[in-house]
Amino acid sequence: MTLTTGIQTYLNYIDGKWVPASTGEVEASINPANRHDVIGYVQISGRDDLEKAVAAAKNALSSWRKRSGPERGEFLHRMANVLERRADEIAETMTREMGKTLPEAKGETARGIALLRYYAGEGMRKVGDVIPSTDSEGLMFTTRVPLGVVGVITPWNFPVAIPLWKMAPALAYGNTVVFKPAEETAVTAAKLVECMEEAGLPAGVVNLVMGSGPVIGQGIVDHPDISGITFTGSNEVGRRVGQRAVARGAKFQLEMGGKNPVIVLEDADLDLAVEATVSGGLRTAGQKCTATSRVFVQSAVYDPFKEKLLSRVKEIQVGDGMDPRTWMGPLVSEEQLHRVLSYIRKGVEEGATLLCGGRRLEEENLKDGFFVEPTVFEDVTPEMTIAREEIFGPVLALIRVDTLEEALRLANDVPYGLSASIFTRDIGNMLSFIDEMDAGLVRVNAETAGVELQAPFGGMKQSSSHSREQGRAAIEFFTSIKTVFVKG
Ligand SMILES: NC(=O)C1=CN([C@@H]2O[C@H](COP(=O)(O)OP(=O)(O)OC[C@H]3O[C@@H](n4cnc5c(N)ncnc54)[C@H](O)[C@@H]3O)[C@@H](O)[C@H]2O)C=CC1
Ligand SMILES: O=C(O)CCC(=O)C(=O)O
Repeated sequence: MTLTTGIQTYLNYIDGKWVPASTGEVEASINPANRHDVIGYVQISGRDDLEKAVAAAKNALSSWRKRSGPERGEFLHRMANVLERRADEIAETMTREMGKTLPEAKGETARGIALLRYYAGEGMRKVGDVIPSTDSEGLMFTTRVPLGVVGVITPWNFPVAIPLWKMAPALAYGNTVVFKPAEETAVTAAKLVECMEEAGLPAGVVNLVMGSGPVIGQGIVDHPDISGITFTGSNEVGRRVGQRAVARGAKFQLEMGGKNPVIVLEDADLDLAVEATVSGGLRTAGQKCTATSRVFVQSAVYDPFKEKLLSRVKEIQVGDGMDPRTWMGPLVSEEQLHRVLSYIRKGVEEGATLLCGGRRLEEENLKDGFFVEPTVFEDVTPEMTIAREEIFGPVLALIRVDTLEEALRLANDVPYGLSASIFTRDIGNMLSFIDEMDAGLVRVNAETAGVELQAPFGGMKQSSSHSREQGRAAIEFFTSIKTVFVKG
């Protein structure tokens, strides 16, 4: 492609060096708020580049895993300090590259710093237990060892937090990493890796390979020297990653989609429920796996809830995420824009009533971006496509219910089970919801999105591979248990 001068080209980071892809090919990473704004050129790598990255990670493994936990933690502390120093610059890059608003990007960067500090501390926590042996002279205990080289495949919607909640524990527990970020956010990924380099991470411990899913992602999944693959993204790709990993006996962890419900009961604080539905469903333009998508409202409060919701949604200011007046930015790409618009069309065709939004925004200042109006449907029935499939856009479906039982039955009637919320003041209703809702994350009087890094995160049913990320749960994926018996 023709390169515009003055725009930086970002390279792969392999074995401690910034190197161009062996293919000689690059692509432009563009601003979804204005397609003419090129954030940087990024590498389209080939299998040769991946081979080099895996070899570097394999080579770095023995010395990295031999370091003590506190020593590895010290590197993570230093990375956190560098990221903190560069936080504004990296948040701005994130906003320009994937569209979320600057306050959201700053919040995510702060989350990244906290993740690094949390896992830095992990280096000092216990890794095993002493278990009584039947042999009175024997000592039996468990310890944990790293998996080896770990492949980290990430999406574009949380370009700092997701890579860090995978890489920080991978490193803390002694693994080395080959990191393949989403093509859409490769510049943000390169800046994250720059922070690791600046923090003095030894060569080969983290290797960045930019490129396509079918070439680099698939190459990671199939590589015999990669012992574990951690993936976040679509169900379609995730399922394939899991099947290929099983076929060669590699460990894998998948975090995929959601179709997350909110249940609003007649005793709910309606203002709180509206605010949480808007925030959970429409922030980051609905591009979160935890985003609210279906809203079940008890008949007695359906009309007042709907009116309050619509008046709040109509106030939303859509625009460039760098503009301080903007509440909701664009969708990440033209492909994602068309995908979301086609779901909206399907909703109308299948008989749902469009209450507001539904159009691409093409005013003078928005026409070069991928903006869609925040959209609310009603008369949505459980078999409609918009009630079943993950849209990954700013689209809410209102569904009227008579009872909590009906709401729970419908809320559970999808293949996903990531997060879910209820709004009620009744403890009995709360407890029924906590018990009966099939979701990895159940939240009472709080929005469906916004996970906390110190707690386990993951879904039920087709939302995940039934594993959990973050918090102490991460140790289960990134290490193997060894049971040791010693007799003098
Ligand atoms: N659960 C979540 O957090 C996310 C869900 N999605 C869902 O996926 C839809 C499509 O978004 P995409 O970015 O296309 O998701 P995707 O699943 O294609 O991409 C996620 C990551 O997987 C990589 N990848 C793609 N094909 C691969 C393969 N064959 N082997 C290994 N890695 C591969 C991609 O390059 C990217 O790094 C969205 O509309 C949304 O519904 C997307 C991003 C995040
Ligand atoms: O809601 C959050 O904070 C995290 C969402 C997430 O993990 C995702 O969208 O992939």
